[in-house]
Amino acid sequence: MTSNPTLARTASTTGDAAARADFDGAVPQSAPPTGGLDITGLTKSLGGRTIIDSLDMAVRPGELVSLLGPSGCGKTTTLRMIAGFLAPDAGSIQVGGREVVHLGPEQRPSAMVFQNYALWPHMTVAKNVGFPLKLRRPKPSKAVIAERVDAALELVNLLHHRDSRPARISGGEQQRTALARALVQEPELLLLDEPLSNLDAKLRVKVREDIREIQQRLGITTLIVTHDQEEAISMSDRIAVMNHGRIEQFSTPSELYGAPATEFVATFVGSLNRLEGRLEGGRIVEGSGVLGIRPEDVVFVEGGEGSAEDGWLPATVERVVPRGHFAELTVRREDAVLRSFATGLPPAVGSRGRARIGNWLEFEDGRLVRKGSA
Ligand SMILES: Nc1ncnc2c1ncn2[C@@H]1O[C@H](COP(=O)(O)OP(=O)(O)OP(=O)(O)O)[C@@H](O)[C@H]1O
Repeated sequence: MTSNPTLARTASTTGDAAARADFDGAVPQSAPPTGGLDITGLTKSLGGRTIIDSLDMAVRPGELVSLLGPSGCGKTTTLRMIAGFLAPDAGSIQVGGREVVHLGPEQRPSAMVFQNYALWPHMTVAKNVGFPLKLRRPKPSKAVIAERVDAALELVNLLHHRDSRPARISGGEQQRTALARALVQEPELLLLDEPLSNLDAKLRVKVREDIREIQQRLGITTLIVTHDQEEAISMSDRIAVMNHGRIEQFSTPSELYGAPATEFVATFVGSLNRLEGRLEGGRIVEGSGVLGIRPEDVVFVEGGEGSAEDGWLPATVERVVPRGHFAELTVRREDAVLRSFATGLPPAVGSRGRARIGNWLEFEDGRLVRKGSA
C-alpha cells in the first residue's frame, strides 16, 4: 500500500527524515494522487435477480466520483463489492493497477466510511480511529498508532475530542470520526456510503465541503454513493448515474446537466419539464418525440404583447413556490403548462404576460437526439 505523504506530513513527529525535511509546517494544498480504480465486467445476482449487470467504470487517480441513482439501483451492492464485503459473480476490480477482487476487505488498499458510521460506543474517539491500525500485522507500536491517530484527527479538525466518547459528540463530529478512521489507514481508495444522509441540511453542506477539501488535499481517489443529486453535483469531479444496475452516463456534473445522454439522466439530475411533442416556431406541437425543458429555460415576463414572434406566447402564472433566492412558477401557455424559475421579486398568482422557451432537449426512445436553442 502506498503511504500517503500528506497524512504523514500533518504529524510533525511522524515519518522518516526525508518526510520531515519536506515538512515546512504547512499542510500542502495537494499531494501526488493515489492509484485509480478500474472495474470491468462486474456482475452480481442476488435472490435470482441480476442486480449489477457487467458494470465497467474507471476512476482516475485522485478523482472524486459519485455513484448516483435512485433507491434500489445497485449503488450499495457495487460499493460493497469494491470494498470486499460482497463477492461478485464475475468481473475485475483493480486499485492502482493491482487486482484486488480475490482479497478480503482488510487486505484491500481501500477504506470505507459507513452510512451509520459504525463507531464503537464504549471507545473514545481516538480509540475508534486507531482501531484499524491495531488489527494490522505486524502491529504498529503504541507511539506510532498515537501519532497517526492524532494526525488523522487533526485533518478532520477533531483533536480536541480525542478522549470523548461517540455519544458525547454531535452527528457531524461522529461523521468526521468515521472519516478519520478511514484516513488513518492511508488508503489508496476511499469509499463512502451515503456519508451525509444522517446530517441536517445545513451541516450537510458544511461536511461535504470539508470532505471535498480533505480529499483534494490528500489526493485520495474517492468513490461516494449517494441518491442526492445536489450532493453529487457539488462534490464530484465526475458522476456515474446508475439505473437498474447499469451506468447510464459517466460525465462531469456540467455535462450531465447540459447534455444528458438519456431521458432518465435528464430527469434525475436537475429538474425538467417533460412534454410529448416537438417545438415549431417556439410553440410546442404534436410529435412522436419527447421534449425536455429546464425550468430556467422558460422565461416569463409580466405584461406586454404576447406574439408568436421570437417564440413569445401569452401566459398566465398559476402557481408560485418561493425557494429562497428564487421562485418556482407554474406558467400556463396555450400549448403547455411549464415550470419556470424566476429570480428577483416573483410575479403574483394570476399575473398575465408572455413566456418563451430558450433551450430544449429532444429525446427519441429515451435517448438524447438533439439540443435546441431559440
Ligand atoms: N441480499 C439480497 N438478496 C436479494 N436482493 C437484494 C439483496 N441485497 C440487495 N438486494 C436488491 O438489490 C437491489 C439493489 O440494492 P442496493 O442496496 O445495491 O441499492 P441502492 O441503489 O444502494 O439503494 P438504496 O439507495 O436504497 O440503498 C435492490 O433491488 C435490492 O432489493
